[in-house]
Amino acid sequence: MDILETDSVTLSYGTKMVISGGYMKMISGRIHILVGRNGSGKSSLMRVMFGAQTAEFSFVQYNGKKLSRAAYKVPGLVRYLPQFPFVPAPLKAGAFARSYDVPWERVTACFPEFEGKEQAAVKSLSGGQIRMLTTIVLICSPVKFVMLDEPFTHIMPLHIDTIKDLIREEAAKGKGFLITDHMYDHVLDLADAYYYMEWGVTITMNRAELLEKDYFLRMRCE
Ligand SMILES: Nc1ncnc2c1ncn2[C@@H]1O[C@H](COP(=O)(O)OP(=O)(O)OP(=O)(O)O)[C@@H](O)[C@H]1O
Repeated sequence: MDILETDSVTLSYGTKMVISGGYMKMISGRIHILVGRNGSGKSSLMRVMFGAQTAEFSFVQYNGKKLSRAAYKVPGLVRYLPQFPFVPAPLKAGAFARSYDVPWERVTACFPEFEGKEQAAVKSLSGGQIRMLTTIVLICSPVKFVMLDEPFTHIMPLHIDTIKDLIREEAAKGKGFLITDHMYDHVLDLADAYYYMEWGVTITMNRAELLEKDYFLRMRCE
């Protein structure tokens, strides 16, 4: 079993303290969900854990050993799907997949709509296609852990099922996932482990406690 965790995260933007007790533990083969109101600090916590955001204080451990560099710089450790598009527009779709060590055949097997688009520049794809491409590639990338920031928002319902099946398939092979999304039905459907973020603090909960805590989550399940 592999474990990637961060603890004691303190993060401010200017004078605004956003995280004051940030904690997250990801375990291989499990799907962890992180939920909470808009602006509660979920994306910020992911970015700190990934190493893309510097915090006043944080430490990240892999299998009990403190990382001496950003997690994303450790080969084969972790990927992070941000909410915003990040693929350079002139890059070809196939080249983008290969840059994450994902063969194009794997992409088309997951999503046949991409057949024949290996040489297409990313900028020629629609916004929805670019989001599908990046999400599929990051999920399939051969790393230990994958963090997904709103993978279901702005995705067609039919394609959401494709993404969920892929996450389950990769988790069954041993990959650990951390997912945040406001499409609560889908994250709850996938979850093995539950985290709630409020007032800059991460709280570990079981499913019943989470539903009790959050009215909007409860509404989706009743
Ligand atoms: N680069 C930044 N500079 C200044 N403030 C920021 C920055 N990034 C985030 N914030 C603020 O920090 C707070 C937490 O933002 P964050 O995006 O981490 O929350 P979130 O829980 O992921 O929100 P959402 O669910 O809406 O995605 C918000 O008030 C946001 O406006």
